[in-house]
Amino acid sequence: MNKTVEVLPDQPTLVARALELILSKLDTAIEQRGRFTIALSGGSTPKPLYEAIANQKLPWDKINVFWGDERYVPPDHPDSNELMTRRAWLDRVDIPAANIHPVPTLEANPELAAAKYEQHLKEFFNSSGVEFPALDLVLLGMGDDAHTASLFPHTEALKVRDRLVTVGNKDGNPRISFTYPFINSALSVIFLVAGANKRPALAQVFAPVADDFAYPSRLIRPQGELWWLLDAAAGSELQH
Ligand SMILES: O=C1O[C@H](COP(=O)(O)O)[C@@H](O)[C@H](O)[C@H]1O
Repeated sequence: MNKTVEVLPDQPTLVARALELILSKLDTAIEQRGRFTIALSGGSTPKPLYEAIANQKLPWDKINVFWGDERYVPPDHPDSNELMTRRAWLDRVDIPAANIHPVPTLEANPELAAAKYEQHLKEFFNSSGVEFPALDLVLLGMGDDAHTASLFPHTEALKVRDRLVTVGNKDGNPRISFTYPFINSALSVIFLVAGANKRPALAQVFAPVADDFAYPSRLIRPQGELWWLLDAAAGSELQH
């Protein structure tokens, strides 16, 4: 794992740096493999980044978009990560519908939805099932409890190591989430973290010793590159 931590002065600079990195990963992936696969995060932090991506002229037909986690709500629900992304980015560009891979959330139950998304990922990546497929880039956020994707502290989802996708648990509400081993198979992972409320969690995530189950973002140790992009409010006092 190759880890880089950058503390940027403010949120616009954070977004500009994330955009720069994503465009560079995109260029390399398309040059080397003819396509770019990215998994997105939800929450509030990435919205301006998605708006900035929408303003780029990109080879949209070579870009495939997945979600690292999703709330178990219909796709037109205000809490849907897919809805936020469509409004900020995907509805504003000429990306083929077949290149958008939303998490199914209208299944009979969340377990079925997780299994269906996993099957879709395996088929897309033509994966034998022995090795986990590698996305070019997984974009992650981190909550002030150190959760990432929908991998919440002290939940069963943190024990799942043999699946690509599982069911997360946010205060009793199901969510669909990539597992941490699947995230870790990515070529690059970028965390985007902003705001002073994230400071205590970040201190634990970066501590040399702490409980991974209490601070799930610690479990993210990808085979490829790991980038932590922090704004000053979140990261200025961080020891790294
Ligand atoms: O619940 C979620 O929160 C995290 C962090 O979100 P933020 O609002 O603090 O940026 C996000 O990474 C995750 O995708 C989302 O479902």
